[in-house]
Amino acid sequence: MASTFDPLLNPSNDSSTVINSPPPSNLTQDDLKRIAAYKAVEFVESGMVIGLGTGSTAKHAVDRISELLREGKLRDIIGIPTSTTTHEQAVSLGIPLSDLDSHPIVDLSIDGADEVDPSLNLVKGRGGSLLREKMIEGASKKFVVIVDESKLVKYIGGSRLAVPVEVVPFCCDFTRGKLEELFREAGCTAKLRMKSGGETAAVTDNGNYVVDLYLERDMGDLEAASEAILRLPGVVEHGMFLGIATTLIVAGKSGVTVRDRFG
Ligand SMILES: O=C(CO)[C@H](O)[C@H](O)COP(=O)(O)O
Repeated sequence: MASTFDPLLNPSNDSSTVINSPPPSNLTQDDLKRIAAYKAVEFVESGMVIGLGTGSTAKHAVDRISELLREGKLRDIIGIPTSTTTHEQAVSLGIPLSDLDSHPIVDLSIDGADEVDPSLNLVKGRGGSLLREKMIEGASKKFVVIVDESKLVKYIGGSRLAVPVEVVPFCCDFTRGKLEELFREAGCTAKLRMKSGGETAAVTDNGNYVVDLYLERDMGDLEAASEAILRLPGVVEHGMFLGIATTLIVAGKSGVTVRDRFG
């Protein structure tokens, strides 16, 4: 495992870092996710177009936005969901929705992440929604990432946990092999993601498959790795989000930090 850094104990020298008073110590991981999500929703203003993330952390943010709409504390919000799951959640909560075709510029996106490094580079997509997330969050003026402290790493992609890559179904084993070859020196094993039960490939919202890269060592220059992956025919997108997040909110047992990338 890549070692973790702890901005709660060792905040970066960003002037924007805010440390709130520590929450009670008996909080669960889900409580921490909710705390980070609620803090992020403080950035939402009436009239905004909001990218709605996917996963157990982002779900809390969507719940909170709908609560504030119901209470009349927010008005005229338009949500752009990053997955069919979030679309269904938002519809069930009565949040008005649209898409990037109608709103190519998103005011603010809020989403979780699987890994976050000190430069706010992310691994996303272990929940499988990386393509829509990258399209919507990449089109956002502000992208707030919300995590509990377990997601913080020194290097993304070196944790032996998956770096997901969305690939077309056509000859996916060929593409899987090419990806494994690309990162052979980093000790890469590339695996086609299967549905629970393990018989058939998991299918993304876009009708594609996911190849998970498991690396024994970090992949070195992330921009070079990103470009090499995207050059492979058969690859649609990967789950490394480099230079996209603008703000990070981390909830941990010792408090909450809010940090701007350009702080
Ligand atoms: O990228 C994602 C889905 O594609 C999620 O944001 C990521 O997997 C984090 O999920 P969770 O908040 O459930 O830990």
